[in-house]
Amino acid sequence: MSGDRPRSSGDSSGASSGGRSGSDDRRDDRRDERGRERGAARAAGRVQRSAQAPSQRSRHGDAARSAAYDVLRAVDEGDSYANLVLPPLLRERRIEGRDAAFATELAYGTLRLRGRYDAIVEQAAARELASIDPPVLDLLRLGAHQLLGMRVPAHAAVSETVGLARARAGAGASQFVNAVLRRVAERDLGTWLTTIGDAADPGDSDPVARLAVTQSHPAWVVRALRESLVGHGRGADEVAALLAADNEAPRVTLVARPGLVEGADLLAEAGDEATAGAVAPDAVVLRGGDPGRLPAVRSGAAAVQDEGSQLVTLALAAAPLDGPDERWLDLCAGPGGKAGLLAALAGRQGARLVANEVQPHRARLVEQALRAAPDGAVEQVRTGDGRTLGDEEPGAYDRVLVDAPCTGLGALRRRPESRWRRTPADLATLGVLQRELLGSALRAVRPGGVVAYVTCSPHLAETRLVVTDAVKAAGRAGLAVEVLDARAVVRGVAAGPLDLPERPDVQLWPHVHGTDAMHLTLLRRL
Ligand SMILES: C[S@@+](CC[C@H](N)C(=O)[O-])C[C@H]1O[C@@H](n2cnc3c(N)ncnc32)[C@H](O)[C@@H]1O
Repeated sequence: MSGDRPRSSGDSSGASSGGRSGSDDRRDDRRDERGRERGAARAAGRVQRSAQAPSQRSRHGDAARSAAYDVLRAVDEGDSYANLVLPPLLRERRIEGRDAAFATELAYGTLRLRGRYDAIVEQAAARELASIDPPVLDLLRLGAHQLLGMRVPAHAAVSETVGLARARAGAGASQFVNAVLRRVAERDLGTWLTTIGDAADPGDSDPVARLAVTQSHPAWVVRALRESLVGHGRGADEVAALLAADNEAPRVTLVARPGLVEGADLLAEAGDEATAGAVAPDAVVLRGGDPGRLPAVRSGAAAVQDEGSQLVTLALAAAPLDGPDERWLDLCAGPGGKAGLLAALAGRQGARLVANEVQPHRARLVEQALRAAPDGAVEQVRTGDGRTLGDEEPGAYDRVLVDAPCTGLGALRRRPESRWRRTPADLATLGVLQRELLGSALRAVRPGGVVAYVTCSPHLAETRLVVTDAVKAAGRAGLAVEVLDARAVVRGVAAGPLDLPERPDVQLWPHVHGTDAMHLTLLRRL
């Protein structure tokens, strides 16, 4: 295939067919104001026609693809978060139902699998990615995902993407997109995975390099996840299954906040296709649709929350405690998912919650999340730095949650672009903050009280190492701390049996438990 590069039929250099000078195409006077080729160019046969005539294309499909393309561009150019850009864009353009689902899978799936598709595009185009204009590269990624990651018929995937390319990037670019996507369509996914795996690991001796490209994760993340599996008592050979689970679109999961709505009532409200959660006792798993349509979600009696997040929150409320159990603290509460569940549990257990958050706008989201909390269950939503709270209110709480800011490496399936943004340098910055927050929590809890240290990352530098260091530092400051058996507590609150290695802390995994990779260590101040 190399040496036989797809080129625009009207451009012998190939550069304007998707190379960095391709933007010149947009000023081409053979095109109309929408960037489409005018009749003369078509008549002269300089245009490779797409498989479907424009009149046959689904306008809805076009709108969904257009929206997905705009999300990819916003992520690339504006450093935006796809899950913040897409929903308002769908609302603005009135893209609903199946078209909205198609746009969502296309945008998020393409972003998750970007590394895989880039390797395929590089092979199919027989040129370096750096030589392809970023907007054109995004079009190729979108086309590749339709061909290899969605059940879109090849002719529709190619012709619709070529149509989008023509409208958004010009005729030259659309011809290049057409040629490359036709190459992509020549092989099935399995064949492509072998091809790109062999290219990344020609000696068949570097499984990390192979997995990184075939399972679309940066190599440092593959290495870190493999180490985390081993460090948390599982096998290194599970890493492929974990990476594959990161590439799946997660189901939307709701929590029925205890005392506010019964799980069975929420399940009935959610309709025929919803099921009860397998891991958390009050979880309801939706098959699709907008959770905001449900009255319980609108009122705040229920909320969208991963089952792993539910489980670690339930575990903090259920951890054994001697003495008073009246004041609970959520040290890092924004945007308020766990605070919402904690407040409901506090109401049931006769305690009251203080929810702290450093960022004022996120503290307002916490207030919103607590709008349905039982009377008397919320003492205060406070805006402040959690690192100093332990000195401001020493020994003032019976239970404390530290849901620490982290890399989010355990929630990669939910944040489609984040794996490409995170760097190992983030670990150093976050590690300092995580140690300080946990240290503060250990000062804020009374002797005999319990602290839950939680992250949505399984990285050892954010989990075990932070806990070990914070416990040592507390000891040096004269605070004795013991590690509790979180496994027993989690098993006690879970909806069913849980596969957990014999360790005192709990690490959940998408490929094992179907949850985000949440970490929980329970600590008791002595
Ligand atoms: C992982 S999120 C918490 C998620 C939350 N528990 C939930 O379930 O919705 C971490 C939060 O910690 C906040 N944060 C960061 N630094 C903080 C600090 N020094 N003190 C308190 N909160 C902080 C962040 O703004 C972010 O809202």
